[in-house]
Formats: sequence, C-alpha cells, structure tokens
Amino acid sequence: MTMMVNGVCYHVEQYGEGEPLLLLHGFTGSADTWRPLAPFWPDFRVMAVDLLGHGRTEAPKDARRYRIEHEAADLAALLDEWGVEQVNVLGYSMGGRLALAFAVWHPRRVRRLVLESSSPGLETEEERRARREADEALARKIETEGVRAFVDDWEKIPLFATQQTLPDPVRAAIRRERLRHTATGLANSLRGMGTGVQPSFWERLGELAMPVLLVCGERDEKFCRIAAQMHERLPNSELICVKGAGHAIHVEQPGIFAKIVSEFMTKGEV
Ligand SMILES: C=C(O[C@H]1C=C[C@H](C(=O)CCC(=O)O)[C@@H](C(=O)O)[C@@H]1O)C(=O)O
Repeated sequence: MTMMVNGVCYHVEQYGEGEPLLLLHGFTGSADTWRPLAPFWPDFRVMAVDLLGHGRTEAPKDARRYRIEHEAADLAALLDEWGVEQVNVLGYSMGGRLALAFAVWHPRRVRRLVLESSSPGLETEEERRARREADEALARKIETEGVRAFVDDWEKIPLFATQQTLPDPVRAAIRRERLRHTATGLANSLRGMGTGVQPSFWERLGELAMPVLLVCGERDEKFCRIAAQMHERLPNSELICVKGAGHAIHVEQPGIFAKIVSEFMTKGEV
C-alpha cells in the first residue's frame, strides 16, 4: 500500500499479527528483502517500508529530502498513521543506520532494536568528507552509466564476496531487487542518506536504554569490528556473530537470522 507522509509517498507492506516489527532494508534493497523471512515470524506484525529512492517509494529530485533526520521523521509519521506508539525496529546496513538514528531521536517509540551489519556513522569530519566525495562520485556514475552498469559493479564489491556462492535463484532475486530502482533514487539516496552525510552517533550510543541486538557475519570483518565497538558503548546490548556469514546474513542464512531475531524479540516473555 501507499502512504503519504511529510509530502512524500511511501510504499509500505504489513503482514502478520502480534508484536510490531518495523523492517528497514539496506541500500539497493526494498521491503521485498524481508519476504523470505515472513514464514519464520508468524507472531509478529511486520511493517516493511521501501525507503526513499527505493522500490515503489517516491524518489524526490532534491537529495536533501533523503537526509536521515527527514527519513526518521517519516518513520515517526508512518507509525502515527498506523496508530503504533511503540515498535521493535530491525535495520540492515543503511537501514540499520536509520534504525539507530530513529532510536536516538525517538527512544520512547523503540521497544527493542536489532542492527544487522550496520554502523553509527563515521566519527571524524575527515572520514565523513572523504566518504561524501566517494559517494558523490558513485552517484554520478549511477546517473551517467545507468543502474544496470552500477549493479554489475556493486554486486562484485568485496563486501558481497560471500554472495557469489549463493544459489543462482537467490542471487537472481538480489539482482532483480537492485535493478528495480531508478538512477535518481539510488544517486540521491547516496547524496542524502550516505554514511558520510549523517551525523555520527558514536557519542550517543550510551543514551540507548532499550535492548539492542547487534548481528554481524563472521566473514564481514569490517562490520563485525564496528559491531564489537558499538557493543562496548551500548548499555544494554548483545552481539551475535553468525558463523560463515557475510554482510547480508538475512539473505545468506535466513533461518538462523530469523531464529536469532525471534529469540531476541521474545526474550523475557513468559
Ligand atoms: C561499501 C560500504 O558501504 C556500503 C555498503 C553497505 C551499505 C548497504 O546498505 C548495502 C546493502 C546491500 O547492498 O546489501 C551501504 C550503506 O550503509 O549505505 C554502504 O553504501 C562500506 O564499506 O562501508
């Protein structure tokens, strides 16, 4: 379904009943990324969103509209429309950066937080500037060479090396999902929502009182390192490193990932 919030149209999907679970995909993903996990989560009311510039959600021409503070405000408005006061939030990669921002800015609305292969941003302005420059170059490449050429390169970056050995139908589904987006949507998502654009939340991790589950893939050294550093600063967190998995654990080992999330979501319930 389509929902208009703060002047933009979002594609959102809702299925299941029970504990509310807001799902936020990564860069080049969509709400569809979570569909294979639905059978594992019958007791959750799943709310999956196509983020700005992705899937069937609007791709504003002004990159500033994609900024993380605006997308976090959009999430709050979507929850208001749904009449959901407090929600469990699961974010993967870029979606995890947004999930963390939402938890920092709206702590009372987040019951539990799951961050898969994500980060609180970059700590220094020097790192952020270098990343903005790299993401601007990538955005221009998407606009000049097109989404297909971008996806051909993107699926080969070292971060996704572990996806090369996935079954062909799984790889084909990831590729189809990546090819669905527009050049404007992906380019402006990088410009507005990229890792170098958002503020660093490293110094605010200590504020988060809600339970936080950090999940990373054993073969994704960079984001396992980041997760371990976040774990040291978060007051109420647990860290699970999934053996043999890479960056996209929910794609590579959906059953294990779904079980980890279910156990975290129902922990402490009698
Ligand atoms: C390559 C790096 O960062 C990019 C990779 C992961 C993030 C993501 O959402 C990718 C999801 C996917 O394609 O499966 C993405 C982001 O957080 O915006 C980054 O651009 C890196 O080494 O940091």
